Amino acid sequence: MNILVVDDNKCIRDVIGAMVLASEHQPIVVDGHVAALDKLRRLVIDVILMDIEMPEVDGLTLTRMVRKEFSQWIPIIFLSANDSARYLAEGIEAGGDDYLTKPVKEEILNAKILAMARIARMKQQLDEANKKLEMLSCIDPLTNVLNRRGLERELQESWQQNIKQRQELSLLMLDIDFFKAYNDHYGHPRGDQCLRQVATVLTGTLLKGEELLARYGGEEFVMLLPATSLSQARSRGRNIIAALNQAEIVHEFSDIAPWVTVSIGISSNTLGAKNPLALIEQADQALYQAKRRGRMQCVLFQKTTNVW
Ligand SMILES: Nc1nc2c(ncn2[C@@H]2O[C@H](COP(=O)(O)OP(=O)(O)OP(=O)(O)O)[C@@H](O)[C@H]2O)c(=O)[nH]1
Repeated sequence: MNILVVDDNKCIRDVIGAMVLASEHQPIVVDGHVAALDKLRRLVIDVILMDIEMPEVDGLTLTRMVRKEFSQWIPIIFLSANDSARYLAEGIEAGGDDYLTKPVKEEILNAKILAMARIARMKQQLDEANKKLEMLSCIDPLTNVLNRRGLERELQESWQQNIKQRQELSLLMLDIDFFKAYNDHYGHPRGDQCLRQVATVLTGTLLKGEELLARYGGEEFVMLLPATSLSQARSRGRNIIAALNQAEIVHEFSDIAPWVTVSIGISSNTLGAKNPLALIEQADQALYQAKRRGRMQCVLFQKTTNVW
């Protein structure tokens, strides 16, 4: 493990450094806050051994600085010649985790380092598990693309970014045509299989890394196209219709084609939507029009789209 030793006294740095080395860890010794923060920014540090009384910035202040700057928890053990209860309490209050009085015994130091590292490892595992759970909660288990929750999160981010970069953000809402008839005739399991196949075809039409597909609900998908103009989005919509025609996912009970087709509503942040949800709402209105006009087609949102 990499153990950062922060102490203004060279003699103590050398002694503690030697103890850390003897315990088969890697000591990284520094004499104050500037060097300590620099090492923390550049290296992976597993435990910090922190002197309290230091000129310029003391150990308590430096601990607060570390806790503020670094989101990942690194155990901090204070080393001080002062063993007063008030000092210990202040140290813990500042964000430290343990306290050792100097002179330090090698066995005790080693045991404390191991105990802290064990807690840090457990916390890291917990953080990773949480991250995984968070990711899973944004994925649709049937099709493996983002679910509605994941879409809303990504859309919020894309929306902000595209405004900042003054780029057009287009959104396609796609709905499988006559899917009730598909389910009714082929059964729900084949309906599920069809949703997976459609998701695969749609994913295959994504071009750039920041583009994404989500299953918005039921047989509805949303495709988010950052840095894509409305006319580009329309041609992407047409490509999707062509890709599904090519995939020929048999649907004998559709009124418009012998295979599965989609209708598409398209909106963009240039059409007056004030927020991400309005962008979805506009695409939904355009989708409604695409259905009304006969399905298997793309319709762009127009302010008059919903007036008839
Ligand atoms: N197999 C399966 N079916 C689903 C799922 N979610 C929704 N559906 C079905 O999707 C169908 C949607 O039907 P409708 O909303 O009437 O739409 P439609 O028949 O596609 O008609 P149009 O959209 O007007 O072309 C319903 O039969 C739902 O049961 C799912 O997860 N799996």
